[in-house]
Amino acid sequence: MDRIRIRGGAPLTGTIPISGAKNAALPLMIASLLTEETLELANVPRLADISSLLRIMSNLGVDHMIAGRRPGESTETGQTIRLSAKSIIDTCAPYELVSTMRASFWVIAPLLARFGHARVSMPGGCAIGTRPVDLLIMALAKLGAAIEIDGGYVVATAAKGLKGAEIDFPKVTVGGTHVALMAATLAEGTTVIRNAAREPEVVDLAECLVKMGAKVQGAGTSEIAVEGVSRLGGATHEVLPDRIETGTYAMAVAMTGGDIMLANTRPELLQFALDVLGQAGADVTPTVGGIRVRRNGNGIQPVDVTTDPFPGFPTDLQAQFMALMTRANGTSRIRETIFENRFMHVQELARLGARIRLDGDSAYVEGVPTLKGAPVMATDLRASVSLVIAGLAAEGETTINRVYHLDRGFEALETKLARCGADIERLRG
Ligand SMILES: CC(=O)N[C@H]1[C@@H](OP(=O)(O)OP(=O)(O)OC[C@H]2O[C@@H](n3ccc(=O)[nH]c3=O)[C@H](O)[C@@H]2O)O[C@H](CO)[C@@H](O)[C@@H]1O
Ligand SMILES: C=C(OP(=O)(O)O)C(=O)O
Repeated sequence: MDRIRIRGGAPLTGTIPISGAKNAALPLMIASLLTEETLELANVPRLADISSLLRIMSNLGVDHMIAGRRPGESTETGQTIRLSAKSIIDTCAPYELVSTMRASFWVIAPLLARFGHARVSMPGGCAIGTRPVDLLIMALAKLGAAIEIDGGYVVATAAKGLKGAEIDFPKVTVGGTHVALMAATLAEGTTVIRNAAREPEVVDLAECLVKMGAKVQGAGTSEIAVEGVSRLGGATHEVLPDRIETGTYAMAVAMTGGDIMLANTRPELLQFALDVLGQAGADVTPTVGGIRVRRNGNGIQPVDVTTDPFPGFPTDLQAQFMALMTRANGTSRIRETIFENRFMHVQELARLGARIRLDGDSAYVEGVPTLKGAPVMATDLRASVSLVIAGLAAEGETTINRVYHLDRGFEALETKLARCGADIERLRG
């Protein structure tokens, strides 16, 4: 199993190209199941989760073609994938494939909407809480699907097609919104989704669906209206920049000091988190086509944060921010309100000398003047990268085991950081 070795202490200086967003690319790829025409997606990141989803889609009968890299083209920028769901051979997504990642469950929506039937295993994904799918099932049932749970599978049927409905989510759910949105595009009549997720990835999906011929209004607000159409066509779409990757590298430079240009990204995708970084002492400046982040050497200030759905502070940046706060000049409180078990990084950060006390949904982080390198274990995607951030600032050597978690969501992580001066390498095997 691969490991990552970091020798901490070097500031980060240079440019980091931000990849396309994993959490946008996944639902966009799934949306290709809604049409028999070709969906071409550009800026798709090269990640384990993308390969896993391609396996699931191939199993359903989706043809895909990955456009070849042109000579001289960077290995860290995304790929273009053409997906054709013209010849679907199966509407079942099996346990062995779906259990590896959460988003794969969402294939249930386009399969049901287009073919009237889907049988999809309950999902997997990061172990950060119980993560039920009751709200996704509720949305499909509202649209007229009959739902049965059979041997760990959700079996959804709508022999006469889906019907537009009013879907009120009792809590904000990104996956629930993606599922309701995709299913509603082919339902008969109008669907209104209330308390919808406002995440940029939902907007990206809606924009692509509109290019495919869907009638969607209000994406990016908490009420989305969809007028169903009888068929959707092909489209070409570029995946939006990864705001979590952007925030992660911004926090890394706030931690190590230095001066970094984050290229191909946009501040409005993570304004809340950037404002918090500003309060912590980083100098964050929007530039043409990116964001410049510097730290002036005056130390890191403690800032209290609470995770919230967009536009609040993202739960997917909570672990990285906690790593930063381990070196702050004082104590900060970090409250996690989205997932009940998303503090797995705490015990690993403690190995590096961090002082963190857990109390219910909150972590109290008492900043220390130095962290010391140690062997640590990645437990989930964002927790793993928080250990990278801590390792970059720790004295001596940090080795991170179970790097496959990182490979799910960070494209060319060690290459991007090494090019900016970090002493980081992947140990294979
Ligand atoms: C692939 C992808 O895009 N994953 C993201 C997505 O996950 P995902 O779509 O799984 O997260 P949700 O927004 O659905 O989850 C939010 C909360 O709702 C709960 N819930 C959700 C569905 C449901 O049927 N019942 C229920 O109770 C969850 O347990 C959680 O407490 O949004 C999360 C919240 O921003 C991010 O951390 C994940 O990175
Ligand atoms: C939690 C995440 O992914 P997933 O929903 O696939 O587990 C994530 O991207 O941080």
